[in-house]
Amino acid sequence: MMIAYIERFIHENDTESRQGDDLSNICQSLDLQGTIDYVATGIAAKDFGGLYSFNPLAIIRPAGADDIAMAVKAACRSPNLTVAARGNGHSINGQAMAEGGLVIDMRATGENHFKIVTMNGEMFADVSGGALWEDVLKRCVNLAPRSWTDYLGLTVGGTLSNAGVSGQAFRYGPQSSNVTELDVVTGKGDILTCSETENSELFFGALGGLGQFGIITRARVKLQSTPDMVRWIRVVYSEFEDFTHDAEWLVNRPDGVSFDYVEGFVFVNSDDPVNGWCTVPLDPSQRFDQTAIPPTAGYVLYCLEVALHYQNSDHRSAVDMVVNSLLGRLRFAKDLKFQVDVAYVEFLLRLKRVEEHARANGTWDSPHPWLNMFISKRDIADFDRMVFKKLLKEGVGGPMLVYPLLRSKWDDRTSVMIPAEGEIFYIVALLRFTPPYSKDPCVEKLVSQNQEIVQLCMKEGFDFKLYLPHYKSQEDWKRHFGNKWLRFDKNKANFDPMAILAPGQKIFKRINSHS
Ligand SMILES: Cc1cc2nc3c(=O)[nH]c(=O)nc-3n(C[C@H](O)[C@H](O)[C@H](O)COP(=O)(O)OP(=O)(O)OC[C@H]3O[C@@H](n4cnc5c(N)ncnc54)[C@H](O)[C@@H]3O)c2cc1C
Repeated sequence: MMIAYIERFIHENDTESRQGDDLSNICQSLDLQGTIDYVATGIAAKDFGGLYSFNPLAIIRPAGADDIAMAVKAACRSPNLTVAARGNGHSINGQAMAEGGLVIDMRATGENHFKIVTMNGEMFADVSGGALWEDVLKRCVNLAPRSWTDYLGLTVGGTLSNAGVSGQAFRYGPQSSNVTELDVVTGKGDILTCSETENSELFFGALGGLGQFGIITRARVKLQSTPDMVRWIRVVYSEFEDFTHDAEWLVNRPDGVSFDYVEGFVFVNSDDPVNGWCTVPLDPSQRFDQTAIPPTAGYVLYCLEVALHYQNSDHRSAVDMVVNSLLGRLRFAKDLKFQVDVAYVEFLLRLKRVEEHARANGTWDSPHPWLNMFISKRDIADFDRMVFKKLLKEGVGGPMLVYPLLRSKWDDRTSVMIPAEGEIFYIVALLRFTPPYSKDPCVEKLVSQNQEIVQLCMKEGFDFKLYLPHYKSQEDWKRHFGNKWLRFDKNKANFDPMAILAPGQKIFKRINSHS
């Protein structure tokens, strides 16, 4: 089967025939412990975004770093093969694809490496770059990473290559601030261990590095002991100013005197079943009392979502006291408060239920033109006025997250880009779910609405960065990285000089070695 496939390349003219010979030799020289699949490659031509589709030449399911290094070295010997690590394919814009190249299915390595490590009294887990965060949670019994994503069906290497953000990031920083050591296969096929003190350019480059400098095969993740339970609370605001005031007050309070999780979202002030009031209650028994909405409310309302960790042994009244003393300082609409007590693991896996529901109604598999941004505190009120209150006043068909983060918890030495100014910036995530089999050219409209929002931010001179960025020209990428571009470019020259890796990010063009 493999030979038959390769023979398809050996035809027509000399150039193609020579390339076909090259590919044939290269692929046959791979002596993998894992497997290579030239046939069922369709899965790697898809991602969660559903907006792009590029077929690879083959999918490699590696047994470990040696297989990955072998594949990268083979690509280096070829005239133009590229290599993309694929985590769980939860990118939006084809970032984990490699057209005509080799896709490394990192999930095949998900079980590798798992080990709890104690160093200087601190606990860490060594985990595979291909492990899902939900599997890391299951395996770290009584211990858990400190910083999460909202949804845990994402891989360790995939989120570390971006940042990894959720409601704990105000306290611990993104996931990229919560690892101390990585094993990486570079674009030259070298397998290197890196940390703050060893191969530090590679370590900081790879964190938020969009897969450009190497494939993360192992990460050492900081752990904490787990609480048993979580008090999970949502409160509603009619005024953006009150919402941001309270969210910022909470994220600025020291550890021990605030909630353990702070997020927020915008929703539509209507009975719309996808975007409106009913998206706020935490339990089917709770009802959103619309008569409690302040009369000054406009088209959209704001929900602050917080959570407090506690142990089963904690007295209920002590938990109530902490919660009430914090909530007592907030300015939310008094009768619009929802709360539930859930097990910590259930809280972390809360989006599993959303996934099940979306799979059942078909919106999980339909396109997701999502937009994620970081916007400086300086501009967030203007963004609210121009975007949430106007352009998006009818919602996006899914959550519109907005909550504050603290710059001091982000390590400027990593490749992650955040706004230029101030200690506080906001994450804004427009998580659009489109109806299945829609004949409406709705996806294009939503993509162009995203572009309109980005253009507006540029025109207004907002201090912002795209999170999970997607650009098509190197000029745009240079603008994105700003004064970090020179370092990014230098790292590329050092660690992936032929631009083999993560071609789907469209930052660097593969250097064609035979031309
Ligand atoms: C339902 C859903 C919920 C999400 N929730 C959050 C959230 O709460 N917070 C948040 O921060 N993000 C969130 N994301 C975004 C998520 O962080 C990105 O999609 C990220 O890319 C991880 O997905 P993945 O593991 O599937 O990686 P992929 O999409 O497969 O890969 C992403 C990029 O990283 C590269 N890559 C993959 N693995 C490696 C590796 N081991 N080493 C080096 N490079 C690698 C790929 O080549 C690609 O360029 C969410 C996405 C979805 C679809």
